[in-house]
This record gives sequence, structure tokens and C-alpha cells, in this order.
Amino acid sequence: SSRTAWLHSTVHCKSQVEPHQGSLTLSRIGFKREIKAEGKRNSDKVVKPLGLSSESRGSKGKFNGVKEKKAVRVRQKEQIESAPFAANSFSELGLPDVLIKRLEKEGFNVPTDVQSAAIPTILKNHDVIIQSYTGSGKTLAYLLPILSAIGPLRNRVSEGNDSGGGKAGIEAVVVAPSRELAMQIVREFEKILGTENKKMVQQLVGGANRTRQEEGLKKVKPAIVVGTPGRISELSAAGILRTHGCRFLVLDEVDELLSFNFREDMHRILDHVGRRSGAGADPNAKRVERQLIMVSATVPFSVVRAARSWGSEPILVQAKKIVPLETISPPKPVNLSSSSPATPSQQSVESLPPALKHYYSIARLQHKVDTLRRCIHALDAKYVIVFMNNTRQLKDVVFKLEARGMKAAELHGDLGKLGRSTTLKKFKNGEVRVLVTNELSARGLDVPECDLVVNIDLPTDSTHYAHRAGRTGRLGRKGTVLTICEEPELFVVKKMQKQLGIPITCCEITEGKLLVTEEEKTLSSSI
Ligand SMILES: Nc1ncnc2c1ncn2[C@@H]1O[C@H](COP(=O)(O)OP(=O)(O)OP(=O)(O)O)[C@@H](O)[C@H]1O
Repeated sequence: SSRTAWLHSTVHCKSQVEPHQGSLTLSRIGFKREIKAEGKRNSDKVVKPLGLSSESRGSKGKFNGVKEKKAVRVRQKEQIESAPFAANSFSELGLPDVLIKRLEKEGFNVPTDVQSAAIPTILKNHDVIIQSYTGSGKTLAYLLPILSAIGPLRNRVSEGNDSGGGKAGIEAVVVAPSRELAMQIVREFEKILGTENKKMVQQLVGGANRTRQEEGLKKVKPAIVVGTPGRISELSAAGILRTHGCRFLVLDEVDELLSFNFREDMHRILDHVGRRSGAGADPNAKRVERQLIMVSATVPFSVVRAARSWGSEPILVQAKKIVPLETISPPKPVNLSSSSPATPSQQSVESLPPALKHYYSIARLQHKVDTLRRCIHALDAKYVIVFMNNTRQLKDVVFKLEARGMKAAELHGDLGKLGRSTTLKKFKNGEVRVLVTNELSARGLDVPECDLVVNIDLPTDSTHYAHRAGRTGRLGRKGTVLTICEEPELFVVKKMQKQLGIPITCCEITEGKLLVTEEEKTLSSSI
């Protein structure tokens, strides 16, 4: 039945890595002693700069760019005090001084937990999956190690003779599932690089002018490209995008990229960007060995499997934990029909920011927009993202809100590239208060001010719920998520509540206030 199908699809979320599996003594990957799960300040410790020894970088190939035919990626085995799970500054993480200065200039002074864990691990050349909750700063967690190896802000101390000023061709490929997300990543690169260097990054998104992109690749010769799977693989197949010398392949929102929709394009990208670590030297002798970086707030076992087959000894990096992938076993079947309260998997809890508040409200279909509007007023929300499943109905909701004097706009894939970016810009600058959208915006979209997410239609499963919800409460901010459902849909909300391990509290919006019933309060506190 469709209900069973829904349950099965959501089991993925639970299948993710259970905490404390396998030994955390990782001398293999350079960590000296057991890594404690709780974040530990290391301010009083001298932490050796990680990943910067001249022995392992520069002189041994990979970091000398594409000139050497058989670039070999050397993983650092040297011992360090401990992983700085909550570093006090970026300088503790082994990033070059020039890069740290740029970060400070842009107002980034303290790394987030996931950045503290991921940056040193990537600097030590490991293939990684980065998993931590939405809005926790995963973009910089991979962007900074890349910029410390490529381009003007790179670490020059550990280099050999010549490296990475953009002459070596494409050195990093970042793939994202939507144009908006790809453009956002480009802007983050540009922010750190500064105006004078922003040309070393080029966007390759679908829907944009392909000829201009081709010219850019030929004339400007960027070192980093960021794009969507279709356009990247198209340009690669046409021989215009040459990625044999690529040292970094990043798959942002990897679980989405590995979905059926992107299968063929992703296959081409994984096959043609750099050389897989450990792959036989013969057919790909001219390729540089690449480092594979996979990123998402939700990591189903299918991603673990993909990382094992496309990467080499990959490591799962979470905010406070680093685990070799080989210790992760496939999910056990979960009995979701059991009446006893399901124990949420640690992993699913970790996909959501801890400060978020989750509510649901029951309304008839024809009253959903009215409930939405009253909720916005009750919470005095300023930046609201509303999710729906059916693109054709977005317009109707926008129309109803506007009729009541609330500035709203629709955002979906059928709009042209220009229309999409204009709408997004208007939402970000506050001209539009309510952005009515579909799954397109659920992944990665970063509008830090977003204070309310509303599901007018239910998300298909708890993974989708987590990504939608994660558009608010970014980087420790407050945020509210409201799911408006009809009575018969309530069981779906209850199920997601169990799977995600969060209270989704029943509320009513009356007389301009969002009220929680007493009964619900006790129910949700028992979760
Ligand atoms: N160290 C930091 N200090 C201050 N702000 C930061 C830091 N790191 C990231 N940010 C900001 O936090 C916000 C969220 O970061 P980012 O978009 O990378 O989150 P994410 O974990 O990738 O989320 P999602 O899973 O939704 O894609 C961004 O606005 C980013 O600029």
C-alpha cells in the first residue's frame, strides 16, 4: 500500500549511523586517542597545525597540481593531540594565515563544530562524508580546505615549486542539486576570495547561457567550478569542461544528488572528475587523484554505500564525532508499526537544529491559507517560507495572501532563471514576506533571517521534513516550523515526530495568538 511505501522510504532516515558504532580510536586516520563525543574546548592545548607538513603536501605530488602524471594523495598519519571538535579559532585548524585574515574580514571568527571536525580531516586528504544539521555551516567546512589548497589564499608554505594559481585547469568541482544552491555556493566562494579573485570560481548551472559559460571556461580558466549535475556533465561530455586534473570533487546535498533523477549525470561526473583514489593507474594515468567530499544533513545508508564504492577509506565527519565508514553497518529493519514509542535514531535528531520549535495545526483544506496567514501574524514572522507539493497551486496561495495585503511570491522550477533569482532576491531583501515554494527550495537555501517555515502540504517523509524545516533556525537562531494538516493526515505527522525524535506540538491560532493545548504539552514532553 502507499502507506507502507511511505514507511519504507522513511526508514532510510533512521538507518543512518548510530552513535558510537565501532571504535573511535583512529590512529589510522591520525587521531591519537579516543575521541569523546562531547565537544571539548582545546583552547588550553597546543594543537599541531593539521595537514600542513611539507612531507605530505607539495613534495609528494597531489598538491603540485596536474603536472605530475601520477599524483598520489598521501594521507597524513602523524599523531595529533585530539580532534578540535569545538575550536576557538580558525587558526587552530591549520588553515593558512591569508585565508584566516579574509575570514576575519568577512566576520567569520569562530568555526562551528562541524567545521572544527571537518577542516582538519579534509586537510589531511581523507575522503569524507560531512553530516550535521541544517544551517550548521557545512559549506565553509569544505570550502575552506579547498581554498587552502587552491588559488591565491592557499597555503604556500608547504608547496613545492608551483601550484594552483588557476593555470593548472579545473582543480575543484562542486556539484549541487539546484541552481539556487549552486549560485549560493558560488557567492560563498566569492565572499571569501574577495572581489579581486572571484574569477577563479565559475558557475555552471542549467538554465543559464551555455555559450557564456563555455567562453568563461576557455578565456578566464577558472580553477573551481560549481554547478548542477546536468550542465556539468553536458559540458564534460562535449569536451569543454576538462576535469582530469581535478583534485576535489564535492557533492553537496549528496543524498539528493544520488537520487534517480540525477543518476546518469552523476555517473559521468564520478567517472570523469579526477581519478578515483586507489583506481588502477593504467587507463587514467594522466589524471590526478581526487579527494571526494560528500555533504548533507541527512545521510541514508545508500550514501555510505556510494562513498565506499566511489571513495577510498572514507570517513564520516559529524559535529562531534569522526567515524571510519567501514564501522557503519546497514540498517536493521525497524518495526514502525509497534505501539511503543519509537526510539529516534541519534542521526535523525542530528539533522535538525536543536533550537527549532515544531508545531502542527489541523485545518480543512480550504482553510489552510487562512491558518497560515493567522500564524504569520500571531508570530509576527518576517521571513516566511511556505512549502507545497503541487506547483500549480502555489499561485493560488500567493493570490490569496496578496488579497489580504501580505506580500508574497512563488518560487519553483518552471520559472525562468531570471524570475527565480529576482524572486529570491526580493525575499532576501525583505520586499517579499512570504515565499511560497516547492521542494526546489528545501535543500541548502540559506536565508539566515527566515523565522518561520510552514508546510501547507505534508512533506513526503521525515528526510524531506528535516530539509524543509532546516530553512529556519540557521546557525543557532530561533525558528518555528508549522505543519498544517487535515485530520486524516495526522498519523503522518505523528510518525515523523517519532522518526525525527522531536516533539511536534498541536497548536491553535486564535485571537492573534498561537496556543498550545495542555494535553499536548504533556504528550510531547514524554517523547
Ligand atoms: N564559522 C561561522 N561563523 C559565522 N557564520 C557562519 C560560520 N559558518 C557558516 N556561517 C553562516 O551560517 C549560515 C549557514 O551555513 P551553511 O549554509 O553552510 O549551512 P549548511 O550546514 O550547509 O546548511 P544546509 O544543510 O541547510 O545546507 C550561512 O549564512 C553561513 O554564512
